[in-house]
Amino acid sequence: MNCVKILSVRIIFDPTEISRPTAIALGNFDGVHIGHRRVIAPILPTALDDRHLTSTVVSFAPHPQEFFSNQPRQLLAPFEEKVSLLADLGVEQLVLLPFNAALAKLTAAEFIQQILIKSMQVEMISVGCDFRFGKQRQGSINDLQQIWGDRLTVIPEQTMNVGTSNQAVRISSSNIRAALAEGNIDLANALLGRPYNLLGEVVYGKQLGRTIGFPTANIAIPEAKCLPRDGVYAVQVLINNAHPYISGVMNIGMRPTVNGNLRSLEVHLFAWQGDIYGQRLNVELKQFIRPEQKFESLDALQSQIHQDCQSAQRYLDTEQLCTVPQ
Ligand SMILES: Cc1cc2nc3c(=O)[nH]c(=O)nc-3n(C[C@H](O)[C@H](O)[C@H](O)COP(=O)(O)O)c2cc1C
Ligand SMILES: Nc1ncnc2c1ncn2[C@@H]1O[C@H](COP(=O)(O)OP(=O)(O)O)[C@@H](O)[C@H]1O
Repeated sequence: MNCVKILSVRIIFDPTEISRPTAIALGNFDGVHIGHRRVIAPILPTALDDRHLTSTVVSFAPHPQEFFSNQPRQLLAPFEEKVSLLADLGVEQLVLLPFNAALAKLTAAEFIQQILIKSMQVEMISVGCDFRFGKQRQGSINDLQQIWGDRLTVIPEQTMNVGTSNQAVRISSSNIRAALAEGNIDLANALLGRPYNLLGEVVYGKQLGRTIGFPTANIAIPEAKCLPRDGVYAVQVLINNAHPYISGVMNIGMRPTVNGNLRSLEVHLFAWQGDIYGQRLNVELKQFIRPEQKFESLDALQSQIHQDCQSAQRYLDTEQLCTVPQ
């Protein structure tokens, strides 16, 4: 059988395995941000009157941009994370249409007939208002409207008012990537509707951290994961997804002080001791504290890390005070 099951989402690579008829949301949904969740909401089991429809997200793999440019894309949620986010929403099936030369050549009418009607028996569709499909992106919402009529939901462009100027910002994966690249974690988290997180296993580092009083868990994360700006962050961490959260401070960068030559991502946990090599950490980003620097000595680095811990702790304490229910 050419399908696997992670959590409760069936992941389909072979269109003959699709559970149908379907209610589908079409798109790549990188990061499953607030805008994506609005597109997916109308096809979730809780929103469907017709219980015979399988709640399905349809994406292309590889992403069409990746296929045409032959360049790997940096992702807000690499595959495993995306599946888990979709499962949390209640999506029952993820169909990954193999994007290749043959699929790229399908006209909009052929895509509708062969993929949506024949392969997937689509009864209901939800898309964002800028959705295009078929050869040279010629297919538009109108083509879908003609067939599905009021069984098509089109979600208008979603924006959010942010910052002191209350400026409207488009909720989009590219704006989240740009915010991360600037270290603007407030904006990235607001657009995502949850804290941006880095998930990975704890691996061995140079074992220097313990000698300066700040052991740091070095985390290996998927190559495709979109990283925020290099520097120091206040974070909240789960070990193997077990609560409660542990506060900490993270450095991401090249570690010029110790002549590092590979980008590393490491977390020092406050008021915590133990061996977590090989465990899985979920690191939620809360605030950018400062850029990475080259220090003259390990002593200078150590005293700066001490200050970083204080800044991070202050930020996390204030945030907690602000989120305690009244
Ligand atoms: C809060 C924090 C801030 C850091 N800032 C810097 C920095 O500005 N420059 C730098 O070269 N390394 C920085 N580091 C990385 C240290 O060089 C690194 O933790 C130390 O070399 C131990 O590495 P190890 O885990 O491989 O033993 C920082 C680490 C932490 C935890
Ligand atoms: N408070 C802490 N924060 C992070 N890691 C800790 C802490 N206390 C103990 N450790 C353990 O120490 C290791 C980090 O020590 P360190 O000397 O920096 O070694 P490495 O260079 O291998 O990361 C972590 O992987 C973890 O197993």
